[in-house]
Amino acid sequence: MMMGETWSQLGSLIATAMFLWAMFDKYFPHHLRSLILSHTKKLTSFVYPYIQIKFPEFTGEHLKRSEAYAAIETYLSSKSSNEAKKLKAVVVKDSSQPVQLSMDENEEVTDEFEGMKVWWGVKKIPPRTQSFSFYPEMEEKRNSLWKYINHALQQGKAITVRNRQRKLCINNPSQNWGGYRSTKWSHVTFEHPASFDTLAMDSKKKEEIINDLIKFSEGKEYYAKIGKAWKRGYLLYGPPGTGKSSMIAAMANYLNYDIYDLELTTVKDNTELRRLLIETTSKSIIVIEDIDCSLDLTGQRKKKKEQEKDEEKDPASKMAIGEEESSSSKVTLSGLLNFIDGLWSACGGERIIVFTTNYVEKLDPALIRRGRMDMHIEMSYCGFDAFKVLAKNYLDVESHELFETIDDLLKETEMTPADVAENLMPKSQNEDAETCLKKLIEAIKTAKEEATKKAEEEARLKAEKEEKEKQEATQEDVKVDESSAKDVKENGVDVVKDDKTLGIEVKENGATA
Ligand SMILES: Nc1ncnc2c1ncn2[C@@H]1O[C@H](COP(=O)(O)OP(=O)(O)OP(=O)(O)O)[C@@H](O)[C@H]1O
Ligand SMILES: [Mg+2]
Repeated sequence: MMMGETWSQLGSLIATAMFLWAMFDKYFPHHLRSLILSHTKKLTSFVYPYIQIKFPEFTGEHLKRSEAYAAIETYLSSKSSNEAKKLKAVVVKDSSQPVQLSMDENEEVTDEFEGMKVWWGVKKIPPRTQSFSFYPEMEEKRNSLWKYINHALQQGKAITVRNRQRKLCINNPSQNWGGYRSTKWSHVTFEHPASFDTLAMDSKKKEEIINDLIKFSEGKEYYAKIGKAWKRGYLLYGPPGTGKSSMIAAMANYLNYDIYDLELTTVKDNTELRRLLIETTSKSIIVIEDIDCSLDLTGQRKKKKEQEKDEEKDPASKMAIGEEESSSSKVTLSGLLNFIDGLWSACGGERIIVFTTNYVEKLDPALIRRGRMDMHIEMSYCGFDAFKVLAKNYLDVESHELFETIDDLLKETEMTPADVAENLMPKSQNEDAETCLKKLIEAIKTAKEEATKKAEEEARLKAEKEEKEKQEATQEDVKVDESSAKDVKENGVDVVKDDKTLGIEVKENGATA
C-alpha cells in the first residue's frame, strides 16, 4: 500500500511530465518532432535490445488457467529440470508422468531457436499492479520471436498429448444417468500393450493401415479443404481370434487416442445414442464390437422393407406399424447411419469409428458402404508373414530351418494367429525356441487332420442329404404318376408322358390332340 507522501510526489511527477509533453507538443515543429522520436526509439533499442512478452497464468473473466501458459510450462519442464535450481513439483491429472517439474518463482532458463537466444523467467505479479511492456521496433526479430512462440506452444501441447494417460471409456446404462454427478461414460486407464509391432498380419496390409492412420491424423487442413468432417471409419472383419480387438488397441496406441467402447445393447434408443456420442471427445476411437450381434440392425431394415410391402397391400396396417416403431425403444440402423453421416460429422473432428464383425456378409450394405466405413480390413488366418511377427515376439527368432515347413503347412491350414501364438508361447523354462516351433508344427498338423476329417464328414453328410432328397423326389414323381393315372380313369383326362421332361398334356375327353 502506498503512503500519503508518495501520492503527492507521484502527483507532482505526473504534472511535470504533462507540462513537458505540452511544451514539446506546442513549440517543436512537426518534422523535428518525428525525427527526435525515431532517434529516441533507436537509442532505447540500442540500450535495451530485447523484446519482452508476458504470458499470464490466468486469463478471462473467470480466471481460467491459460492454455498457452500450461503449454509453455510443459515445454520448458525438460529444460528447467536440467538448468534451474529452484523447481516446483506439480501433480498432473491424467498423465503418465503424474509429477511434472517446472520452474519456481524468480527462476530463469535459457533456450535457443534458429540462432536466437531466449530467456524465460517466472515472476509473480502482485494483483492490480500495472505491468508495462516495451516493444522496440525490430520487425525481423519479432518474426523469429513469433515463430519461436509457436514452436514452444506446439511442442508443449505435443508433450502433453504424449504424456496424457489415455482412457478406455465404457457407456453406462441409461437408468444410471440421472443421479448426482453421474456421467454417461465410465473410464479406466487404457493400458493395452498391443502395437503394430506385435500385431501379426500381412506386412503390406499393415503398412497400408499405418499410412492411412498417419494421413488421417495429419489431415486437419486437408479435411477442411475438401469440406469433409475430420473422421474416418474402419470395418474390421474376420473369424474370432484373428486380432480385431488387438488391432483397435494398436491403433489407439499408435495415435495416442482414447477408446470409447460402445455397448449398443444397453443403449435404449436413437436419442440415447446421440447423447452418448455427443459426449465423446476429440482424438478418440469409437468402437462398436460385433456389430452384427449388438443389435438386429440388419433385421430392422428388412423388417421395414417387409412392412412397406405390407403397407402397399393394406394401407390400414400403416398406423399399427407406426405405433410399433415409436414404442419399440431400440437403436435402429437408420439411427446409427444418421449419427455417422450427420451428427457425428458436426460435433468436431479427429474421430475414428471402428466396427468389428465375424460375419461381414451379414451386415447391411448401407452400413458399410464407402464414405461410412472408409476402409474394410480383413483380419484373416495366420499366414507366413504373420507367423514371423509372432515368432519374433514370442521366441525372439527371426529365421530357423523349421520356418519352411511351417510356411508350407500354414498355406494348407487355416489357423488363427491366436492359436499360433498360444502354441508358440513357452510353457516352461525348459522349452526353447525349437521345441516351441516343433510344438506348433504338431499343432498345425493336428489342425490339418481335423480340418480334413471335418471336410470329409461334411462331404459325407452333404452326399447323404442329396441322396435323400433325390429319393424323395423320385417318390414324389411316382406319386404324381399314380395320381395322374387315377385322374385319367376318374375324370377322363388323358396324360401323355414326355421322355425328357415330365410334362402333362391335358386333352378334353374325346377331342383330338
Ligand atoms: N493378429 C494377431 N497378432 C497378434 N496377436 C494376436 C493376433 N490375433 C490374435 N492374437 C492373440 O489372440 C488374442 C485374441 O485376439 P483378439 O481378441 O484381438 O481377437 P478378435 O479378432 O478380436 O477375436 P473376437 O472376434 O473373438 O473378438 C489376443 O490377445 C492376442 O494375444
Ligand atoms: Mg474381439
